[in-house]
Amino acid sequence: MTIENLISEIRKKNSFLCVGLDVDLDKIPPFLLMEDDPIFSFNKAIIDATHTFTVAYKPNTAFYEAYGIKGWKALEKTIKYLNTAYPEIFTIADAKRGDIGNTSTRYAKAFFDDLGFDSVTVAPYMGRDSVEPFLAFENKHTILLALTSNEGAADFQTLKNGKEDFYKQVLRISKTWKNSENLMYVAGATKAEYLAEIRELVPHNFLLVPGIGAQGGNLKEVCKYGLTENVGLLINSSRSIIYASNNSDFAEAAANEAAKMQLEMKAILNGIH
Ligand SMILES: O=c1ccn([C@@H]2O[C@H](COP(=O)(O)O)[C@@H](O)[C@H]2O)c(=O)[nH]1
Repeated sequence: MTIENLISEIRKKNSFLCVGLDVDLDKIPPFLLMEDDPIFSFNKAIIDATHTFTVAYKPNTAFYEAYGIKGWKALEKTIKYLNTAYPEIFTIADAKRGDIGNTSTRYAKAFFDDLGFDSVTVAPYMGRDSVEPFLAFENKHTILLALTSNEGAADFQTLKNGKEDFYKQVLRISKTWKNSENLMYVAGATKAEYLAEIRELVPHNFLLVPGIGAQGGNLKEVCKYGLTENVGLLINSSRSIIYASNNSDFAEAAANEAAKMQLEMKAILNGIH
């Protein structure tokens, strides 16, 4: 998907919400466990109920890999379903990959060509040659971890390397890489105050912002510093939407949570806040 298509979908829906599909069989409604493929059944119901309020879905691959081959098949069915039923929706494989060049190329092929995701999250630690193989794919997007939402972000990312924080060097240096126009960045909602400085370094790139909902981030704060004239934000929320209920009304409850967030986003986009 092109960035222009993503922006047009955001404008059409007045939403920049990304629903995280982090499926945990201990948290889904127990009656779904009788199904042939409970993970896919859960995802399909959540997607069908929430797609009008959201512009992106983000399965975190850990939640599928944890169930072995069955989990990977459910991930494959989920992305095929999204690409067939809702091709206008942006898809993110939250896989946090990155390795020596020839290995990164295989990761990129797996997520972009084989599975058909629009984007994949990538760790920057191994540097340019570990990321450029992902960037080489046309109309595919590499979402580089910059400033993550967890406490451990302080262990390396906000440490000064010379005069500059490490995460700022990730932003600045990655902009010089080949096909860097295909870069987006992860910036945690729990560190909204850093977004102003992030925006100075990457004024035009989309930011994937996890940490609203279960991790306590604040949507208005994030928007205050992170919004651009092309919106430039994808706000992810996983547990607070998909586990809003674990009864027979789970999909409706998820839709209600997504609708609430979309209304807030619409108000922000229309300048009411
Ligand atoms: O900095 C980061 C990077 C990734 N994540 C992932 O996003 C979701 C958040 O889930 P919630 O249930 O909304 O907390 C999850 O898949 C994380 O692994 C992140 O939280 N922070």
